[in-house]
Amino acid sequence: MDGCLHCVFTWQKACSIFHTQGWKHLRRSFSTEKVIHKDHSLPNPSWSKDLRLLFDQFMKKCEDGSWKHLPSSECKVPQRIHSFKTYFLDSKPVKEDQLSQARPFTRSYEVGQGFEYAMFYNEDEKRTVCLFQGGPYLEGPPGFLHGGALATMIDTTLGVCTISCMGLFMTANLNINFKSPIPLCSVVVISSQLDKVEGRKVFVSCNVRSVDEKTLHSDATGLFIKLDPEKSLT
Ligand SMILES: CCCCCCCCCC(=O)SCCNC(=O)CCNC(=O)[C@H](O)C(C)(C)COP(=O)(O)OP(=O)(O)OC[C@H]1O[C@@H](n2cnc3c(N)ncnc32)[C@H](O)[C@@H]1OP(=O)(O)O
Repeated sequence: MDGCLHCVFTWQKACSIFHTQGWKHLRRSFSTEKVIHKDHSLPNPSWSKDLRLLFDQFMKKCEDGSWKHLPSSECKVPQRIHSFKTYFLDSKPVKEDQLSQARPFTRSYEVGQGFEYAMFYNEDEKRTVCLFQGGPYLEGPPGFLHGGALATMIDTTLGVCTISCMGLFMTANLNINFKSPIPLCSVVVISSQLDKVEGRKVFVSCNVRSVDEKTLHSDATGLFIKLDPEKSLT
């Protein structure tokens, strides 16, 4: 399990470093002994009572080891740098001044204004649950969450759901049914599962429900493809 999670966080961290500081810095960063990151997936003052309650319930489920809370960053030293080298080496350079402002999309807003969420993973059941509160900067229709913001969280949750398959993945297909709008600043539960693995293809699905589970806001399927070391991404 630790190895799987390790891979996911390594991927996330490597993407962030690569996009903000380039390949040379990525190589340097991963050769250093220890990196400390803030964990954005822990309760903060912007979290509603619903989000805190659900978070506490899932933390309780973690006590017997069946579920694991996924921190927003990883502090361990990655061992799999050779994989990223394979994928990133041929990437086209992007201007430094543009990259200096880059950051992971879902963690790019001020606390409480954008994506507030925590994720939990059940390895035996190959399930990932995301507790998500969409803040005021994510408005679509007046008073409701933007569909693209929900798509982002669905993509992220389904992406995390692929972690039981070792390797580096990218979303190839995302199919979302929007069934009921989500009131802005409310909390929803995104429940995802790994359905099938066929070679490099991982099929995942999820539903998005209100906290009381009475409202089905959305359901979705996703296809993630394991990256081929023989192919450049650019
Ligand atoms: C905490 C960390 C987790 C964070 C989660 C983050 C979630 C966010 C993830 C993203 O947003 S990723 C960014 C959005 N995605 C992309 O930009 C991907 C762009 N697409 C690509 O780079 C390539 O198309 C891709 C790497 C996905 C696949 O290219 P490949 O050349 O490696 O695959 P190939 O074309 O050989 O196809 C492999 C298989 O997949 C199938 N396939 C590929 N794309 C497909 C597609 N779109 N729909 C259906 N099938 C598809 C293809 O038919 C084939 O099936 P078979 O093996 O059965 O022949």
